[in-house]
Amino acid sequence: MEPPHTSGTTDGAAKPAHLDESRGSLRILWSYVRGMRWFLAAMIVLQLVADAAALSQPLIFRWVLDELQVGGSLFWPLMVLAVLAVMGMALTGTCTLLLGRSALRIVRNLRCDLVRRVLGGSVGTVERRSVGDVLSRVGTDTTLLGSTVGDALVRAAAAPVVVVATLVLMGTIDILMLAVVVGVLAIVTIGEALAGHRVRDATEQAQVHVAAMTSTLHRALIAFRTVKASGTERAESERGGAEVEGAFRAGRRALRGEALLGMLAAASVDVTFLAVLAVGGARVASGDLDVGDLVAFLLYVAFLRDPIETLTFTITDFAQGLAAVRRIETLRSLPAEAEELPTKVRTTEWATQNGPSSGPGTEVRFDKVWFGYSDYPVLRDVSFTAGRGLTVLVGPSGAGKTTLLSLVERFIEVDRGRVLLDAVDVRELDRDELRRRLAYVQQEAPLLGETVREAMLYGVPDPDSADVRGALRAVALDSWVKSLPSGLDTPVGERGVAISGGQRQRLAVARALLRGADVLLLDEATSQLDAVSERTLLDSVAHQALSRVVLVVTHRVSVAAKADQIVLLDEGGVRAVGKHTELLRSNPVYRELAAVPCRDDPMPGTPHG
Ligand SMILES: Nc1ncnc2c1ncn2[C@@H]1O[C@H](COP(=O)(O)OP(=O)(O)OP(=O)(O)O)[C@@H](O)[C@H]1O
Repeated sequence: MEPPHTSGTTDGAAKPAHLDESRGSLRILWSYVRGMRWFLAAMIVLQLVADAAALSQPLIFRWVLDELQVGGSLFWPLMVLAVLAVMGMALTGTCTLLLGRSALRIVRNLRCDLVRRVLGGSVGTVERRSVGDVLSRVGTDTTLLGSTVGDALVRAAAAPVVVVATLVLMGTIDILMLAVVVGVLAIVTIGEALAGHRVRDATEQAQVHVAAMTSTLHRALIAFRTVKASGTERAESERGGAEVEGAFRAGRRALRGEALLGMLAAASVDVTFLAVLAVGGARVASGDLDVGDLVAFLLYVAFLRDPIETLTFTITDFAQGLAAVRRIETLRSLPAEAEELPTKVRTTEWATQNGPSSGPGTEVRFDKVWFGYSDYPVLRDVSFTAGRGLTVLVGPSGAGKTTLLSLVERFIEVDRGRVLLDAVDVRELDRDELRRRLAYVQQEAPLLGETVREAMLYGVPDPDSADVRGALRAVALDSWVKSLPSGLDTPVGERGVAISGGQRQRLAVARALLRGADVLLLDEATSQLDAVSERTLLDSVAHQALSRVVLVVTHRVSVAAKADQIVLLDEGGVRAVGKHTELLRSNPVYRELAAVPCRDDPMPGTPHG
């Protein structure tokens, strides 16, 4: 199943919004099941055959009554009844199994598609979404959708046909009684339509509250220590609790509506039964109708209960399913990274103007770069070149350092100017190829993997064991790994060894080294180490990566002492480029940054040898 992208409604503006919304959702739902329409049609036919078998029962009862009245044999009527019962059972079981499997398949395909789309989105778009909300859409909403597209869909499609067929059969027995039935059903249907609308709204609201509760809890769990240390457990619980309460209230409203629907569904049959009995009884008494016909008619009335209840209660299933469709679709319509950030530049003018590069990994160049998030300008006319060796980016918080690294990775793209890797605009390069040439360690250095080895080799193709040992030595984790119960294969996380922030960052840097990339981008990747360890580690990285560009963002100016080049960013612009001692002498902002050391900075503001 590969449902095409559908983005809601395009109908006229004069219609009520919820109608347009429902139609849009139905269209999307149809796009999910279109691939299996023939299968669904076959299932509806099977369901109708099962219903027809049940529908024929009143006729057989009338046959039984006729036979009893004339003293005939009941063998054949009973045989036919038994065959119909077995057939109904087999058909129902088969439909449930096949439909359940197809619903599971739809949910599986949809989840795979959602995961692919979320992970295939751009950093800017995906990181803007709440993680908890995304998870609830991929998990809960797809499950809700699954319960709509299987059995419920087929039963709901078959039910109106069954109702109409039953009414037609009733009409063949007596038109007057049929008029009574239609009258009662029409009144009840209006009531059900009103109550159904209430159920739909409340059900959708409950889903929204559950998603918000998931988001709140997820955020609190990510910042669990901060929550504990700030003593805000109660506030967070209340925030989540407010959503739980909202879901509860909406659930209660939906339940009241459902109860009303249930009552109406039951009453519709019972009231019809009474009315038919009254009218039919009078007609039997006047000799216009025989008893067998009245009994058959009453059995049809009783038979109506099932399709009417099906139609009534699938309203709730559908309300949930359609609300889920809308929530799922907003994820499915996330633009792919390549759509959002297409290759815009098709020239190699820089290369032609400036001559060929002197080999891979020689330089990253920012050429008159301008960038802003929405309308908010962050980088203004930034130009500098990071050649082989260690370039350190320093500057006050919010100066745009992380933004610069994001531009190299093409998480975002320049508004004006260019970022060039070895004289080629990064927008010209194939994105996968570009990222293969880069190694990036983000600020939080999260670990992905079940064991130390997996975490360290995440995204590293074909690691060589000598290189692994070298990288471990470079980040000074070799003796730690030896001390672990199963060395590199020691599990990490919940059931394994606990890893400190510094060890996590060291592992992340080792991973970056092992990627064999031309350019290393470290975004405060060593901030959790003490200043001496941080400097030692960066020296070691720079040594390991002699022939590569190492671009490091740090707040600790003392770390920059040995850098080949320091770039000072302030308010989105390059304020100075030079070596540590030069900048200390010539730049007051740099001096100021150097004079406000981190707590454990050993030599604030002084050049290091
Ligand atoms: N995704 C985003 N959407 C909107 N604004 C953003 C986004 N990311 C960063 N910014 C803004 O851009 C500016 C530069 O952010 P950036 O993270 O590049 O600064 P920085 O120099 O790395 O800061 P720090 O040293 O504090 O990490 C900041 O004002 C920040 O609020």
